[in-house]
Amino acid sequence: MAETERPTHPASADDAWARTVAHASRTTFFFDFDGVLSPVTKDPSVSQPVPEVPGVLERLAARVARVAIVSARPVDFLRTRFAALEHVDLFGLYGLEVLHEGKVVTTPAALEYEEPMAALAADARSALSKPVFVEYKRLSVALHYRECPERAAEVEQWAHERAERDNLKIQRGRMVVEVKPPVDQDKGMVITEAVRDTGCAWYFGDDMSDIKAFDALRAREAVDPAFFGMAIAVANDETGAEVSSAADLTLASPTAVAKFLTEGLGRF
Ligand SMILES: O=P(O)(O)OC[C@H]1O[C@H](O[C@H]2O[C@H](CO)[C@@H](O)[C@H](O)[C@H]2O)[C@H](O)[C@@H](O)[C@@H]1O
Repeated sequence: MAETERPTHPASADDAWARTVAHASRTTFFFDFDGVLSPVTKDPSVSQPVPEVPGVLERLAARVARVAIVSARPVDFLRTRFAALEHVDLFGLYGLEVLHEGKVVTTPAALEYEEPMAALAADARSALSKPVFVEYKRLSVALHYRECPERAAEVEQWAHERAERDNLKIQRGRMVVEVKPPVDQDKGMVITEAVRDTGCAWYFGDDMSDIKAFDALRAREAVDPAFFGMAIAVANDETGAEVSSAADLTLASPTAVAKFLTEGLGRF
């Protein structure tokens, strides 16, 4: 468990599940995608959820008020991975996109960045030779150095200079630096808004951007002691202890997440 003092918080996963089952109709489960539902791959375009995940999420959605994936990937990418899911909500690009009634709705303030981001991606491809991988995501660009970690400083420097020049934002992640629009939106803000009328929420994350989502659960608990938030980290050695130490519980891998949820479903 995290060392943060949380006197009202249950001490174990058993307690957390018991509380969740008791408040199922007011509970939301949130999941990050990469590293949480899907194992890390060298090529970001080939990552897939572990086979058990889609079924488990759909079964969970039948038991609780809401299940949602909150990712830095575009919604259109997530849809290709979860095409069969009917009851799982999708937030993409850190919440700049949300799937609503079958359509991708984009935060209006971000729309003007579509063209600048396409230009940025083209410039990055010219400036940063392979194996740096430039992932263009319509409203942001991720610069991956997983295949050449020794070039992290070069990639980071290019991203920071470009962000400064064009007044854009930077988000660091696992072997990646991302350039984003200067629009006030992150996973923490998604969770803050989404848990407003809930009694209980779980968030599963593995990366720096997920810590803001954990913080949103803590903040909600601070103003409403009846609210119960459970922050679950999925272990990796790339973020050091940063994500795990901010969580209530750490699971070993996306496969362990699927197993943990399957066991939890047996308690309803
Ligand atoms: O919020 P997420 O859904 O976790 O997205 C975070 C980033 O995930 C992807 O990159 C990460 O996963 C890749 C595939 O396993 C891996 O190759 C890469 O090193 C990781 O950083 C995605 O490609 C990025 O756009 C997301 O920002």
